[in-house]
Amino acid sequence: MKTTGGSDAAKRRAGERAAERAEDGFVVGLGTGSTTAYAIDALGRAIDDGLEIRGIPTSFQSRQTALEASVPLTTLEEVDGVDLAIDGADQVADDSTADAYGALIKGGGGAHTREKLVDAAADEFVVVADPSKLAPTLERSVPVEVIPDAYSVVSERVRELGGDPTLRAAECKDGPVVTDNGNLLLDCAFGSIDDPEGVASTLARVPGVLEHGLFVDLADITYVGTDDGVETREY
Ligand SMILES: O=C(CO)[C@H](O)[C@H](O)COP(=O)(O)O
Repeated sequence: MKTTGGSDAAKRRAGERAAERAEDGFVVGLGTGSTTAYAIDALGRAIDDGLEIRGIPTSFQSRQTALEASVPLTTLEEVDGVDLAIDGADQVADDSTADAYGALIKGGGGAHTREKLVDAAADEFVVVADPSKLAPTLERSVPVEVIPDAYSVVSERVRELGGDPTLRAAECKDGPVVTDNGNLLLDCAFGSIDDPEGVASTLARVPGVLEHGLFVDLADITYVGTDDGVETREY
């Protein structure tokens, strides 16, 4: 279930704006995806110009991007805290009058478990997005990482909860996508999610679920790159 379109210029603007929030000495969580990759590249250029930071990657892919950009890396266990996390999203709830304003669906790249760990640990979590990610109400399928033995049981539980689970299939191998953590992914369609907090806590209680892609009350800022600038949402 790789994520939606959106112009590269818009993604680049959002990523570069987020990278500007990094300061000397910061530990920076490095999210996953094409928009965050622009932020990691920008951090690499800032490091070339003298910025001193360390990054914590959230996936094999973001680690590769960071290595290519020469961003020094560390791990959660080696640091006292995370100052800033920059990460993309598959959908951002954008109705400022709703309780769910700023809630996210993530995991289109299958990395939401480590992303949530790092994003939640950060003093400031900045989302980078393009306008195609904004929606009044979250409605995309929610990625759910499950241990392999659990996929059929969790699928049944998701159906009981009114969802429609699909085991994510690999594109370049026979069989399912296997995550960086060795697990499987269920993309669970719930239709329009009016109460992301409720769905999130219900999914979190299902045995066999490692982590789901609803990020509620975690984001501090979203930078939305457009074709001629960057819009800011603060929560
Ligand atoms: O959640 C994610 C990966 O698990 C990504 O952040 C999300 O899929 C957005 O990716 P992109 O910036 O390529 O649209």
